[in-house]
Amino acid sequence: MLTLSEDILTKTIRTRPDNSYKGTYGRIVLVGGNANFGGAIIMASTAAVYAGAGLVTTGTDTSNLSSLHANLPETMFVNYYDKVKLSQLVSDATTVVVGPGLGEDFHSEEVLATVLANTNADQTVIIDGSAITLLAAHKIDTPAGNLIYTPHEMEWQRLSGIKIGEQTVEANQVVQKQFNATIVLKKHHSEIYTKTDTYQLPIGTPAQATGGMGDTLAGMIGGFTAQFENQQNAVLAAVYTHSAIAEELAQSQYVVLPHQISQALPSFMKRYAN
Ligand SMILES: NC(=O)C1=CN([C@@H]2O[C@H](COP(=O)(O)OP(=O)(O)OC[C@H]3O[C@@H](n4cnc5c(N)ncnc54)[C@H](O)[C@@H]3O)[C@@H](O)[C@H]2O)[C@@H](O)CC1
Ligand SMILES: Nc1ncnc2c1ncn2[C@@H]1O[C@H](COP(=O)(O)OP(=O)(O)O)[C@@H](O)[C@H]1O
Ligand SMILES: [Mg+2]
Repeated sequence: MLTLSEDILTKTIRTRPDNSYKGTYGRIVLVGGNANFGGAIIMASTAAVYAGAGLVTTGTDTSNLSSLHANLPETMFVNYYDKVKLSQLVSDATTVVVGPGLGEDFHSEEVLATVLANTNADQTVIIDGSAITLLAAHKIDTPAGNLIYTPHEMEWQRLSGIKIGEQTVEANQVVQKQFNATIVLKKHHSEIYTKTDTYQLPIGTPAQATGGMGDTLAGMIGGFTAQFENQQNAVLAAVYTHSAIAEELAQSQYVVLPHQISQALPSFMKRYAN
């Protein structure tokens, strides 16, 4: 197993060309946030915007609209029950994030099926939170394309069938190959299973153990893959950045709040851009 290091940041984070515009940095759609878990998709969308994604749209329950825009006026909104609009948005996107706070009921399942049915092989699709739990429990076709699953250990148990105590690197690699996808297995010192290599994140702190921390990571992976060309490095750099910022904040804070990671992103990324 390789150890992920700070080098991945300078390898990935690029100085922006003068002659670029919002379209240069990806069109990302984030779908999730039912009436109970609106905060999850707001945190994911915030992370995508602050990571620098060019054009961001949030597909969520209409009850989340005013808090979404009060927190994040940069994002656009679609009612995720509007199948026609959601399908169009997803098929026009470069990058899709689905699952933060989506929930697990029949309506959540319908939204997930609509999203996955409209993705295509040219896109990067990040599958997080409830979307992973739903895929483990129901037969929903997964699309072609560059798929990135971001389970915590229990979500990985549900999806892979490997019990938490038995999630060895070897066992995880076997299932990763069957999925033909990237797996970001989140825990203390997360593991990233790409199509070619396995990495361990050597940093990270229990100050990150707070609800919404993974929703934020999903949005960051979306923001990084939307704008940086090498998709594998973009995932690795997002995972590293997430915990590197948390460690910096944890030097003077007992707990790090997910939205603080997002707020720190623009200045942190500027330090590594080249
Ligand atoms: N403010 C919000 O709206 C929030 C919404 N959330 C959403 O809530 C939905 C359910 O996600 P949850 O993860 O809370 O619930 P889950 O039921 O999917 O997972 C939690 C269960 O997994 C177990 N577990 C074992 N190892 C773990 C590990 N390494 N990390 C985390 N849990 C581990 C826990 O003990 C618990 O029983 C997701 O869609 C998520 O995005 C959460 O992110 C919390 C914040
Ligand atoms: N003790 C810890 N050390 C390092 N990282 C942690 C720790 N606890 C949680 N994290 C990180 O916080 C995130 C939690 O993700 P997740 O469980 O999906 O949260 P949520 O769904 O509430 O947003 C992961 O990136 C995980 O690696
Ligand atoms: Mg989560």
